[in-house]
Amino acid sequence: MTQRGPIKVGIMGFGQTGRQIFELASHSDDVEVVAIADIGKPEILHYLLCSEVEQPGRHRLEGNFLVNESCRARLMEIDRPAEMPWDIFGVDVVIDSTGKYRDRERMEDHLANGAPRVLLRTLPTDHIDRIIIPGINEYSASADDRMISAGSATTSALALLLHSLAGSFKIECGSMTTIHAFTSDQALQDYAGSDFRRSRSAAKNIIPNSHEASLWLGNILPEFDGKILTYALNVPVQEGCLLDVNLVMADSSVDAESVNEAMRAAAAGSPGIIGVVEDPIVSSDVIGSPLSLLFDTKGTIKAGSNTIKTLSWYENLGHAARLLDVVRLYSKLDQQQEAA
Ligand SMILES: NC(=O)c1ccc[n+]([C@@H]2O[C@H](COP(=O)([O-])OP(=O)(O)OC[C@H]3O[C@@H](n4cnc5c(N)ncnc54)[C@H](O)[C@@H]3O)[C@@H](O)[C@H]2O)c1
Repeated sequence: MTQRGPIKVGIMGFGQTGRQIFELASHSDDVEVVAIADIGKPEILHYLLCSEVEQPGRHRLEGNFLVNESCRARLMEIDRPAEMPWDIFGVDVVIDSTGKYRDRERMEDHLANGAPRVLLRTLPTDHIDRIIIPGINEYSASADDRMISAGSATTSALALLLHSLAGSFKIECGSMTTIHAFTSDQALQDYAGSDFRRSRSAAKNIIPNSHEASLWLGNILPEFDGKILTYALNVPVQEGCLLDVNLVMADSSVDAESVNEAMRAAAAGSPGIIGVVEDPIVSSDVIGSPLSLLFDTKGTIKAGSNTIKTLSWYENLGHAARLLDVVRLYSKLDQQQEAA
């Protein structure tokens, strides 16, 4: 097998997720970010990155390059995938973390411009080659996949919870509400947008919002297709989200402790992805967690004969880490294909 260097990653959208991916890659020896496309100016993107990392001095802006000891990434002020010349950077994969380009057509633009593969930071709006949630369906990935999504932080947390519990219990149906930190597409003050409630100030309101996870859950966990409703409440918290899930169990003998035990076993089987917390934590305690799901045993309660309510924590950093897990998964598949 030929010796390969680090996996070369391009990022479109250097926002919270893009910067977290860059920072994680900068501390790894197997992933190098070589090009970044964003509508922001290089000096502002560099400034934002330095404002939130532990060692800001590591990252230098040298002309249009963002440089540290492990990466030299070209920053390009570009706003459409069709304009970004990925081929000249020799990328292995492009992560689109703009949140703007989620359809096949835009993903095809990335591919046509030299990205061998494109990975969405969020759920797609069209059917694409694969949705991969680390800890659930890595086995389904194929080296032929070109357009991939790693779900979203909320979708991953929900799917991991359901997948873990379905190993021990039969679940009839359920509902999920994510109590979600506000996102950058919300306005700080009341500001007319395309949605009534989302036009209200993120800083002072609990804002009910739809959530798309239910639309794609059947793609990830076919046994839950059409069985789980999903909803969001965006709250005035900057980071840290809480997944509130109510499940109707087929067997009335399932109690809170057996659910907690099943989640402890799931955490032991998926270290780094699922965790369990027995302490009485609050949302700020989860900031900086690289897990995708932190199950809160104190939140499990039973109502009536068959309903179990659970609470789990997560935040965006865990999702950035999973995006890199998916990048590594496909790199391994490519190597296996080359070797065959
Ligand atoms: N962070 C979360 O908790 C969360 C949760 C759910 C959904 N999302 C969505 O996922 C997406 C990414 O998340 P994020 O938190 O990193 O968002 P973000 O707003 O911090 O980052 C988006 C980045 O993409 C850039 N961008 C926007 N349009 C672009 C374009 N046309 N071309 C190039 N760059 C462009 C922006 O300048 C910004 O740097 C957003 O749409 C967000 O709403 C985020």
